[in-house]
Amino acid sequence: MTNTANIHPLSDSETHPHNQATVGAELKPLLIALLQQLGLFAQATNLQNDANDSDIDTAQLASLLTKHHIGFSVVKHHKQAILQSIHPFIVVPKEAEAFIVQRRNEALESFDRACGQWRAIKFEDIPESSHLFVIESLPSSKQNIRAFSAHLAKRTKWYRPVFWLSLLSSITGLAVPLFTMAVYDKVIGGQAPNVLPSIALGAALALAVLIASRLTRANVLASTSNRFARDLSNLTFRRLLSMPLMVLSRVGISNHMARMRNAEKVRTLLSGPGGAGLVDLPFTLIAFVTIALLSGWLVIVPIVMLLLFYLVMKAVNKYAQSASPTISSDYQNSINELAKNLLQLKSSGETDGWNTKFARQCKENCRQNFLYAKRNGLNAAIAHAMSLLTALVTVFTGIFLVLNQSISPGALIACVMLIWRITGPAQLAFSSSQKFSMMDSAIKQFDRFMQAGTENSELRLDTPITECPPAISFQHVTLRYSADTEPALSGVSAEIEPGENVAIIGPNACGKTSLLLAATGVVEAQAGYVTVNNKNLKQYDPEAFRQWAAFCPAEPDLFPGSLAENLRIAKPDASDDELIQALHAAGGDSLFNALNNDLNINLFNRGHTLLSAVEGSYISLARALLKQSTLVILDEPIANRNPAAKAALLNTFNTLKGKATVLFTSHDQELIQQADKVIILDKGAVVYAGPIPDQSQNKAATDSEENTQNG
Ligand SMILES: Nc1ncnc2c1ncn2[C@@H]1O[C@H](COP(=O)(O)OP(=O)(O)OP(=O)(O)O)[C@@H](O)[C@H]1O
Repeated sequence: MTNTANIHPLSDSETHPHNQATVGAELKPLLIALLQQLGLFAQATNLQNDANDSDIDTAQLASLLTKHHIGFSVVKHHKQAILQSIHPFIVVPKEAEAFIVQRRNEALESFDRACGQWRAIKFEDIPESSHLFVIESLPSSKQNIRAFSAHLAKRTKWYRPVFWLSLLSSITGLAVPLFTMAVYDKVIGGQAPNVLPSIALGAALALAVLIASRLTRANVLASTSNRFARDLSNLTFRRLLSMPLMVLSRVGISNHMARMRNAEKVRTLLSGPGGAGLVDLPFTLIAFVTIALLSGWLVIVPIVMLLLFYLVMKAVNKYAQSASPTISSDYQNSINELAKNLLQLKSSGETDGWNTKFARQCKENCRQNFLYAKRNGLNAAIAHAMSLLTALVTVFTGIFLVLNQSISPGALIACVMLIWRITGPAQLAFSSSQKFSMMDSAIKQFDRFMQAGTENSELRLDTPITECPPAISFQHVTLRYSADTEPALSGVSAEIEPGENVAIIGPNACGKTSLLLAATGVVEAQAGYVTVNNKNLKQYDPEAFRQWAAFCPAEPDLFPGSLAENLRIAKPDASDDELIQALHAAGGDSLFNALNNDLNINLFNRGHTLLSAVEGSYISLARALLKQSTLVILDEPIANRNPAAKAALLNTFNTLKGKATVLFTSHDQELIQQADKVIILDKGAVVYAGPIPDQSQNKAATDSEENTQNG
């Protein structure tokens, strides 16, 4: 990945108070050594010759990597991140000197700059408190660096046994043709039946080795491809979660998921009988060499035939591919739409139109699939015919050599048998061309995916002080969701003191939710910035920041599982009492009663939630309150609630006063009235920010809201 992300310079003393002297003293030579180890010698020399003698801090290290178009992530010490690293990386411990580490299969090595050598280290030698500068991609001038191939290259250990087993099985696979030749030439032709037992014994032994090596290879291939697919899935999933929300929503999470599933398709390439056949393809060379040894120039015949085979199959494949079905995505979309709009459709009584549309698509789907199957059948038949033809032409040519007594009849029979060992994998390779193009697009997608920026690409090492309620400041925040729409926030500035309870109000679509999201850092302003405790939000480690901040979205998100599991998403180690207490504080007593006061009750039945949106919102709010955070951000926390639930929430707000900084959006007058401060937004801009305005001003805001809602 090429990192073009903004780097926000942090002094080391800011990130790790103890680091300035220790880490800072070593980072420049360390970076030079890293660049050399990455093969970027020109960059290393440039840095070495840099007139500026002073050393660099972690922020400068990040900007130098960015300057040299080196993709990297700063992550906390994490076993998975280390095990999946493909390049050497820098470890920055909290209270010791930084050093370079590289992974070699499952083992780790640290670079000793004094003697310029790698030395084995243990996983435990990397201090838990370290941050890692994981190098993800090198400048594009290093053409060999493609995320997929780089990961594949790191797994050579897995493929080595496949190579040796394939070689063994290819050599022992010669046993039957050679046995047949020996029987023809020595036993029948040479009238020497006494040699038969020893030839048969040799052939039987070779066959036993062949079977054993094939079986072992099938197992190794299956587990290798599974492990590789698992690796790719883990990588893409972690990547997906670390991407900025706006990037995810622009491309659509389902698209990303589809890419992830696509990357996993690599499994299908290597596993199964098809995979084994493809692996055998390079080893057909052994069969060619044997034919050449047995029959001399006769080997030219299968070579020419194979070229012809290739040309014919290429044309036939193209013809088959031109019929690949195009309707399936429309067909799938129709089914998805139907599932989404079923209620609307049934209530309008308009099912006939859909029936007709669906029947039409079904028919077209069948037609296209039939045509495709027909052409694929033709493809297979021609491939088979070409294999037969290759064998026949070899036999015919070989007969002349036998008649000339240039080769023995046994050698000719062995050659024909060996030809089947060549045409079999070739046939498979041609019939797998679709698989290859699918794999090619999966690999390209994976590479593109791994090049996308993540939140962690920036230098975000600070962890928030979670014990005290924070001060929050919005500084000229302007946020657009896309280039062609009006900004959701334009130049918003507001100050929030520690422990204040702040209501963000205004008409629908004025930017209230966007302001809350900007405060959690899940959406990033294109201009301006948000500070929390006087530090730019972008300086904080996003994971640590969001683990601290309690956020409740306007639309509840429930996950398949029990009530307790849904609540513990916010705090995995929460006790049952804490869960019940949080539900109570969120005003969810009546819901809990309706659920038989059972925390283990499953909220889903066959994948569908059993709760309404309002009921779900109690759980969502309880989840946020469970964190007992000093920063609470709630989007419309009491929309459509019953009076008892509202009273409970008002009570909770009262208890949070001074203990937590609370930001919430609401249209509810009673809740707004209890706030210390209001921020009134209109069309993304602040029209008022301060203590609750007098009744007339307040009424104006409410009127403007009502007008918008009615309008
Ligand atoms: N993910 C998004 N993609 C594109 N536009 C968005 C997105 N989210 C919000 N918007 C747009 O940004 C503007 C502000 O939306 P926002 O949800 O912040 O307003 P709001 O005041 O919270 O509205 P409401 O009171 O209806 O919840 C709206 O015009 C909305 O259409």
